[in-house]
This record gives sequence, structure tokens and C-alpha cells, in this order.
Amino acid sequence: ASPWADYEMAPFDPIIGLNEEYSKDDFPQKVIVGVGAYRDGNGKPYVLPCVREAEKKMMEQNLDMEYSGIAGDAKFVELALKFGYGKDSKPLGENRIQGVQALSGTGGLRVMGELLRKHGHTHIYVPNPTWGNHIPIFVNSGLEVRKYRYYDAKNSDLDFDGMITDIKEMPTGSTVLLHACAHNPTGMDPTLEQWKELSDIIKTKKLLPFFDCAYQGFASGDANIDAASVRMFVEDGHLLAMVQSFSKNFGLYGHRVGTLSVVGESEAEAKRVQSQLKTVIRPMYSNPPRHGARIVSTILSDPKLTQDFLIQCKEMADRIHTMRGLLRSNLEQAGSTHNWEHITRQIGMFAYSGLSKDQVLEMRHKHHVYCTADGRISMAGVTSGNVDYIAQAIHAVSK
Ligand SMILES: Cc1ncc(COP(=O)(O)O)c(CN[C@@H](CCC(=O)O)C(=O)O)c1O
Repeated sequence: ASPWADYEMAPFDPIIGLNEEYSKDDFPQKVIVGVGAYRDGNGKPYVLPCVREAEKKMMEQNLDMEYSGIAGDAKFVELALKFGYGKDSKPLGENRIQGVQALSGTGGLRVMGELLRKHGHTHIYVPNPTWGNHIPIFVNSGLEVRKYRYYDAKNSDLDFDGMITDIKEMPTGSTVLLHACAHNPTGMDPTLEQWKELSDIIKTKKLLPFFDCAYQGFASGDANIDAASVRMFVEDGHLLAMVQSFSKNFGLYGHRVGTLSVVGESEAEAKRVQSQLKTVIRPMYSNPPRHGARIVSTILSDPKLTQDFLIQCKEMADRIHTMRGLLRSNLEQAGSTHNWEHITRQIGMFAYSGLSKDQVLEMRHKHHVYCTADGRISMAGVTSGNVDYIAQAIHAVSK
């Protein structure tokens, strides 16, 4: 008999699997607002012009195709950490922040999950709700995933009191995963004052803050504003970890470009952690791909290209912001009596609509509008051409 005879068909991925179902739908006005990947005003994937510019520059350099180091492209990591932590970051200047190139956010999260388990951690706390893949990433790392309250569905708002209460209950030394900005899937972020309160309580509790920074520059349109939470925690003296993804802000989705870094008490300590990260990486995938890291490195080491990037990233953020206003006003014009102000209060890639699973499935099967089962709408998939149709569909299933 075949050695594969007893393999079951695995279920579709709740986010990426939606593409598969959508592609089989031949309804002419079908719309997908599932995967958090930016689309331009015509609903098409968007390659930032500064990325094309960078590739042109790279083509002239006759670059080799040698293996990268286990920790990846050192120049890229240096520039990426400066972009994330800030060029004036004190610990960065003291070399107390050390990192590795990661296979984008997912890869960085998994490597850190493996490192934590390898060094005796048994659990990690993630927000409820959180990006769906966070859970299997850490479960497969061998960690127990615990949740802390994050969202008040009744009021479509942050459940800050619940969050603080749950954090106060966490055992000392626990790792607490935090979305640096543009929380996925709710789009609800703590205010700066709330981040300050979180920093104080996390410090008092001696927890390990682990930032997932997947939308820097893409949320508010300002890369410094979007990194304010991480930089505040570093200012407050936290020794933390951060994953950076360059999928959305640089539009490098399929190039798998990211970093994983730690802030240590000393340069030597941070370098010891970096060396341990390399022992996880080597037997997992050995070393990361070069092209995407070279693109980011080419952009961030060229003042003109950096300026172009910041403008082009802001343009993406601004388009999404405009679509939020349009979706909300179209819902109101469609005659919906629900309060949709949370759509314009939320930030980043996603609107957490509040639609129930049944309403989502009805919208999918009857109106051919595809969002994830939790009611999350990728605002990047909304355009002035389809916003009315989407609003009508949401209204039809929620009146
Ligand atoms: C908070 C968060 N962290 C990490 C990632 C991982 O992205 P990388 O490309 O590995 O850096 C995502 C992407 N979440 C999007 C994209 C599709 C997906 O991977 O699920 C989403 O939720 O639709 C994310 O939203």
C-alpha cells in the first residue's frame, strides 16, 4: 500500500484559503476582502515604484548569489532595526540591540517561539483576538498559548480594563505578545497614554514584551508614529523582543523580508541571544533569501529612495483611510441602522466589522463578498469601484 494512504485532506487556511474558494467563484461582481495584502485603487496588487527603482540599481551591481549568513544580510538588519527602533535609539547606539534577518514576520515569530521553548518557557500570552496564525506558530513551537482580553465586541472598542486586569494576573517572566500598531484583526490600538500604562504594568510584573511590528508606516502613514509603542517601551528600559515584517509597508509579501531582534542589558548579552537564534535558524532553514533584503537595504541606505518609500507608504495608508470613510458612509446611505463609526475609528489594514460567522457566510454565498469568518474586512480590497457593492452586501446580511 502507498506510504501516503492514511494522510487526511487538511482544512483550508482561514485567511489564505479564502483565495482558493474565491477563484472558483465565477460571479462577475465577486469581491475579496480577505488576505491582508494591499491593492491599489483598481484592486490590483501594487509594487512600490521605489522598489522597482531599487531593483534597477541592484541590477547594475552584478550581485553574486552566494549563501547569506545564518543571521542574514547584516546591512539590511542594521538598517531595518534603525527604521524600527529609531535612528536616535540609545540602546541601538550602545549595540544592545542585536537581530537576525527573518523569513518575514511569520518566520521571526516562529524562530522566537522555538528559542523561548528551548530556553525553558512553557507559554506565551497573545491578545484575544489576534492574527489567526499566531496560535499555530506558537503551538507548533511547543508553547501553550494563553490569551489576554483585548477587544470589547459589544462596544467595538479596546477592552483596556480587561487587558490590564489579565496582564496583572500573568506569572512573572511570561512573554506577552503585543501588536506594535494596526492590531490584526480589530484595527483597535491602545492610545499613547494606554501604552504608557501597559509599559508600567509590564515592567512591574517583569514580563517579556514581544512586539509584532507588521505594519510600520502603513497604519498611520508615518513610520515614526507607528513605532511609538515599541520606542516608548525601549525608552522605559524594557529588555524586549521585536519581529519586523516588510511585507505590507514595502509591499514585499512574497520575498519574505523581516527581522527578529532583542534588546539586551549589554552588547555581550544581546550578542549571546543572537548566537542562540542562529542555532535555531541553521537546522530550520539554514539562511534567508537575499533579494528582498537587498531591496530594503538599497532603499533605506539611499536618502532619496527612503523619502520616496515614505511617500509611497503614506499613499497606501491614505487610500485605506479614505476607503474607511467611504465604506461607513455607503453603509449609512444604504439605510443601515447599525452604528458603523468603528470602521473609521479603527486603523491599518483591517476593519473588524462585527458581522457574525453566519452573516459572513451569507455575504459570501449570496452576495459573493469574501471576508474572513471573524468578520474581518481587508480594507485594502475596498475601492471606489466596489465600496457601494460591499456596503449593500453588508447591509443586506445585517439588517
Ligand atoms: C500581525 C501580523 N503579524 C505577522 C504577519 C505575517 O506576515 P508576513 O508576511 O509573514 O510577514 C501578519 C500578516 N497577516 C496578513 C497576511 C496574510 C497572512 O499571512 O495571514 C493577514 O492577516 O491577512 C500580521 O498581520
